Amino acid sequence: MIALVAGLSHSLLVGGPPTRTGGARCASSPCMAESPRKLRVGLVGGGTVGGGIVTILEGARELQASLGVDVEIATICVRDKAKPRDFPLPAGCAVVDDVEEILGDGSIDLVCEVMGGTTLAKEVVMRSIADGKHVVTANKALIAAALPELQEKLAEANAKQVLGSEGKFGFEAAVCGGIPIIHALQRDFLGDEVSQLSGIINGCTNFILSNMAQGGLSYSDALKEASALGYAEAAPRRRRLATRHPPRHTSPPHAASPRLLADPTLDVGGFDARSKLKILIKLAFGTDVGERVGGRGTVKLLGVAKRDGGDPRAAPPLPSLTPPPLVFRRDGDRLSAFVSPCFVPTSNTLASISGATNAVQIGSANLGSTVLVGQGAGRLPTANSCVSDILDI
Ligand SMILES: NC(=O)C1=CN([C@@H]2O[C@H](COP(=O)(O)OP(=O)(O)OC[C@H]3O[C@@H](n4cnc5c(N)ncnc54)[C@H](OP(=O)(O)O)[C@@H]3O)[C@@H](O)[C@H]2O)C=CC1
Ligand SMILES: N[C@@H](CC=O)C(=O)O
Repeated sequence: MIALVAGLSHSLLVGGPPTRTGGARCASSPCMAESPRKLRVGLVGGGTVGGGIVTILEGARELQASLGVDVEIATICVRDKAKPRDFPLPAGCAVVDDVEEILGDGSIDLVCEVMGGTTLAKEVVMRSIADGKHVVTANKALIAAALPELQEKLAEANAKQVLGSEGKFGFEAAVCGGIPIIHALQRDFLGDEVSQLSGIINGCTNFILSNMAQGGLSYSDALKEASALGYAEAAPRRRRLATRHPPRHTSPPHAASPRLLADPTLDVGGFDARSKLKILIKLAFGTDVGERVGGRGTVKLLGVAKRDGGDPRAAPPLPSLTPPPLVFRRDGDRLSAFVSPCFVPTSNTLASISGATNAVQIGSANLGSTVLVGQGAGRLPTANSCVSDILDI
């Protein structure tokens, strides 16, 4: 079994951000308010994840009522208004192609950014926070690149209390799609000391590798299927879809340009997993690591797509007694982190994680080993995390 694995180990105490409150569906009185609180949402992005958010929210009217909230998706901003959508548009919802129609709309309470990229998306998130709007995003590239800046902007806006109440910022979907790993690190491990994180945190590459190993698919067929299922990241249209001779990037391709086809470079190159790992390191240890390859203070990176054509079957089989690849030596305060395909012995939990499923193993002082497993990519799992953040506002 081979899997794209991301791991790190560290011996410092967690210094994560403040906890968020609320969250679980509740049956207590605040949720049973007589008239539901209206939440007007501006959705920036109506693709794989955006469509899932609309689908889940529109199908959850009763749940919303039980929570005392009425979410109205007022506006959806997309790149191409004329493109047919593969989800039903909510009644009265405007579809626009200019983000100003959301950013400049003072009646919108919450902006949900699911367009991707780190330029326009950053502007959308920063401005929305500054204007006192709540913000939810699934954008790991942005969170990895700018979390401290975004949190600073949030603190600044909340200090001014633009709307008279605290703005909230949720990004649960940014790591491992549907698995609640962000909330777990923000809330549930606050009293613990995390010493190690490891696991499979990119659904696209795990889908490719397991379909090659178990389904007998070729690398390019598995990759095409992963793209068609919405697992692959968007990347510039000028890049080729297949990566038989993949690019030798030392930094991720600029992901803000429009795409016609999903280009999995961010996935198979390991960049997406590295962004997620960077976010997890920040939450677990309060430490910022760089995203350049090599050198101190960076995450070592080896993608699935290698110069051998990206076919992991080209590698020689390892003996069955190969130790788990995620054993780290502690070395004082040093943190070591890497993203790499690894052979995993069949006795290891990670060996049974196939398809777009992700798994994160958290090693900590009080709990020992905790494993979170679930769908790490795709429409509904990812949208579910966004919806949970929206309903948590
Ligand atoms: N897919 C997944 O499994 C997961 C995705 N994510 C993250 O979620 C985000 C969205 O991903 P996903 O839904 O897959 O991406 P898609 O490419 O499917 O959707 C992107 C959407 O954004 C719109 N868009 C793109 N550029 C612009 C622009 N300049 N102005 C207005 N609208 C624009 C597109 O419009 P149009 O439809 O007209 O082209 C499209 O509706 C990304 O940050 C991704 O990393 C996170 C976890 C899992
Ligand atoms: N491309 C990503 C999508 C979710 O984060 C993945 O495959 O994991």
